[in-house]
Amino acid sequence: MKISVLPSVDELHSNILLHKTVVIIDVFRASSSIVTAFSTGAKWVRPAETVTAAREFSQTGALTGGERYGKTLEGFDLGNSPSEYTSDRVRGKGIIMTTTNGTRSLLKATKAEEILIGCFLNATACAHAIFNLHRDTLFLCAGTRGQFSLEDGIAAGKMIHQLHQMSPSIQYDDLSYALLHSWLSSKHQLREVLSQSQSGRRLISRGLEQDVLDCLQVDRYPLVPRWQSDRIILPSSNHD
Ligand SMILES: O=C(O)[C@H](CS(=O)(=O)O)OP(=O)(O)O
Repeated sequence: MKISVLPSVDELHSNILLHKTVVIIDVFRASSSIVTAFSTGAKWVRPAETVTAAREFSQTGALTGGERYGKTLEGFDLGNSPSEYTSDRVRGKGIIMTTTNGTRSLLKATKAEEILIGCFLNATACAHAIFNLHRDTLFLCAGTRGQFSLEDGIAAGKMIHQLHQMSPSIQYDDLSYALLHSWLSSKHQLREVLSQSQSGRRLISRGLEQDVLDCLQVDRYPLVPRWQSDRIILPSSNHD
């Protein structure tokens, strides 16, 4: 198995996706909100590229969630904070979601063999799912507005470290190796390190420090949402 990392979605060319498992990592905040939504019982999440498309899709009765450049969207049911995706709001419901970086990454990755949603909240479960798929794997760090985001890279580094422990013969590119070591050197002070990342600072300056803390809880949920047809679902193997 070969592991590689793409530092931001803008560097993605669809030919590198073929036959691979792709893990979409957008720690702040789309991946974390999606994983949280499934932990509280959402039925599916369908990504929409634009706000207009999200409004159109939602006419089927689904909830709408997301943001643009960190701001909530008029008329949407939910924003992009994990804490909004509570059981009383999302249980049993479908959600149409559009965000600045995360859902765009997802929609650009659909040629991959398998697409998983990963973040700190489900990192160990995600590493096991990757391992069990036995395919070359690309960690697609969504980044922020075309730039690499440290929190996405360190979450990838945690999963890469676990994969390395599961099978030392797995091959890595240099960025994977660098991120593995970033994880090892920051894992005991994740909050301090990642509240200083560009996106961490931006969220905190907008009064969203709780989102930063919520997104940095490691292994809170043992579940791995996956892409199927045109939406993200929770495969039955994740249910009790
Ligand atoms: O809502 C977020 O955290 C970001 C918005 S941005 O980075 O401020 O543009 O969106 P996401 O798609 O979750 O990275």
